[in-house]
Formats: sequence, structure tokens, C-alpha cells
Amino acid sequence: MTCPHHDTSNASASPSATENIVREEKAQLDFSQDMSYGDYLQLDSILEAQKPLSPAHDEMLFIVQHQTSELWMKLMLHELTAAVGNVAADELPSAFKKLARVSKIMEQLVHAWDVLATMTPPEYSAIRPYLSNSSGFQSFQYRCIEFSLGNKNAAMLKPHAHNPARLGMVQAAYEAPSLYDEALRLLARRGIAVPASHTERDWTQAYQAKEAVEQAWLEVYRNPEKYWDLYQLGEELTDLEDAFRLWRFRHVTTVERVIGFKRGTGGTGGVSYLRKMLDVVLFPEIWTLRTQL
Ligand code: HEM
Ligand SMILES: N[C@@H](CC(=O)c1ccccc1NC=O)C(=O)O
Repeated sequence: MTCPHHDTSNASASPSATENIVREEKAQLDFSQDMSYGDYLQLDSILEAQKPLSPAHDEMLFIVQHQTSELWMKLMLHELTAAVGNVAADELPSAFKKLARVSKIMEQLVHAWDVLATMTPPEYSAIRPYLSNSSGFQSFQYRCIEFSLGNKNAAMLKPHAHNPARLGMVQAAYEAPSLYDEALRLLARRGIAVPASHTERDWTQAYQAKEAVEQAWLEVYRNPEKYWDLYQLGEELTDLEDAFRLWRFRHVTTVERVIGFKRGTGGTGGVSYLRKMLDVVLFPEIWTLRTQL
């Protein structure tokens, strides 16, 4: 296939304005010996990876939407893991930079639903039988993000049991302290009373909200000048959970408009399951403290 911008069959005609600009700018045009854009970005691998299974036109949208989401999730995990390390090492300015980026990525994924929502129920019905039992429920990067944000649940490890390398990755996130666990440990290091049950615990257990932890955050929020960076951390956690809630909401709404109340290919009730996930609260005391202020 000839790209119209690289069609040189017309070379004898007088050069266009853009051709003149490219020549005058001395842009490099020969990449036979040098690394090019596509080489650096491994575009051959990435752009080879869209393999529709159905004859449906819209399957390309479905694949690209999920692949781009997984790429953004890859970056989120990269940032989130480093941010948790920064909080653990008392490097708050570095953590803030990364957490702000994670929230912006999440916001971007919220807007990405607009593209997928252009797919109608009949369009998706043409693809769905080809998906078999695969489902976003089995996204290992998504599960690592949930675990890093503290939504721990051993059952979510099972879909990865057949792949030891992947299981290892998800298990590491499952066993590690979450972003919120590290935030509470930091409050304790700053001399704010946090119960030992929340600074040393079995990190694989689901987080339990506690009145004393709300009191710890209230100490920060009632004295922002004294604890400016912890106050900023609290607000960055709020931004992140806010964006995550929007993502979950757009997911369930998009699913309802596309498959209604059908069961999910992953085996759950579908919309009923996703609605239950809307009730998950990642950083509970960060929200409840607001009633006391
Ligand atoms: C037409 C589009 C979509 C439909 C109909 C759909 C449907 C569903 C359903 C029914 C579930 C529940 C699990 C199951 O039983 O299958 C689910 C879970 C999930 N989906 Fe989607 N989904 C869509 C698009 C997406 C996109 C674009 C992503 C982004 C990567 C995504 C990521 C996930 C994740 C991560 C879960 C697990 C959620 C959790 O466990 O809390 N889905 N989806
Ligand atoms: N759970 C979806 C299927 C689905 O959405 C899906 C299937 C394969 C790869 C990604 C998917 N997206 C999110 O769940 C359904 O029940 O139609």
C-alpha cells in the first residue's frame, strides 16, 4: 500500500509547499543506517498485535480500546509502584509528582469510554461470541493496580494460577503494603497516633476502616500548615480515588448500554457485579473525615 504522503511517482511536478519546507528544514529522510521512530517505539510489534477473531468491523475498535487501556495501565503501575516506594522513603515531593500523573492517566481512561460507547449493542453482539470466556476480570495489570491501591482479595489471584510468571507479579502486589498502608505508616513516623493494627498488619488482608485512623487524618486536616505535605498527600489520595470512581462508573454504564443485564463472559452477573464494585472504598477515612470538619 502506498502512503499518499510518501508517493514519489509524481516527482517531476513542481514541489508542494510542504515538500519545500521538509527540504529547507533539512529533515533526515534516510533511515537505512539509523534508528527511526518506528524502530525506537517497536511499532512492528505493537501494530502487528491487533488480530480480530470475527469478521465484524468494530472488533478493531474493541481491541485497540483494550490494548491502549493496558498500555496506560502499564504506565500507571510503573508510577504507582514508584510512588509507594517514595512514600515509604519519606520522599513526598517525588511521590506527589507520580500520583498526580496516575490521576491524570485515570482521567484519560475515563474519557476513553466515550470512544467505546460509540459501539452499539448489535455491533458488540457480532463480536461477543468470539470472546469466549475472556473478560477484563482477568486483566492482571488491572488487578495489580487494585491491589496496590489496597483492594485486596485472594480470589482475584486465581485467574492467573495457570501462568506462574503472571501469578508472581499479581501476588507481589497482593502481598505488598498498599499506597494507603504506606501513607498511614508515614503519618505514624511523623508522630501522629496511628494504631499498630494499621501500621503493622498482614498486608494481604482487606483494609478495615478505623475511627482512630480518621482521628489521625483529622489531626492533619485540622492543622494543614503544620502538616502541609501530609495534607497534600491526603488530597492526592482523594483525587486518585475520585478518578477511579468515575472510571468504574463509566464502565458499568457503558456495559449496561451495550449488553444490558446479560451475564459477563467472565462468569459474574455482569452489571450487578460491576455495581457492587462501585461501593468499594479504597481510602475510607480520607472520605469520612470530611463530615467532621
Ligand atoms: C463493550 C465493552 C465492555 C463490556 C461489555 C464489558 C463487560 C464487563 C463485565 C460484564 C465485567 C464483569 C466480569 C465478567 O463477568 O465478565 C467486566 C469486568 C471488567 N472489565 Fe469490562 N467490559 C467492557 C469494556 C472494558 C474495557 C474497555 C476495559 C478496560 C480495560 C474493561 C476492563 C474490565 C475490568 C478491569 C474488569 C474487572 C473489574 C473488577 O473486577 O472490578 N472492560 N467487564
Ligand atoms: N466481559 C465482557 C467481555 C469483555 O468485555 C472483554 C472480553 C475480552 C477482552 C476484554 C473485555 N473487556 C472487558 O471486560 C462481556 O461479558 O461481554
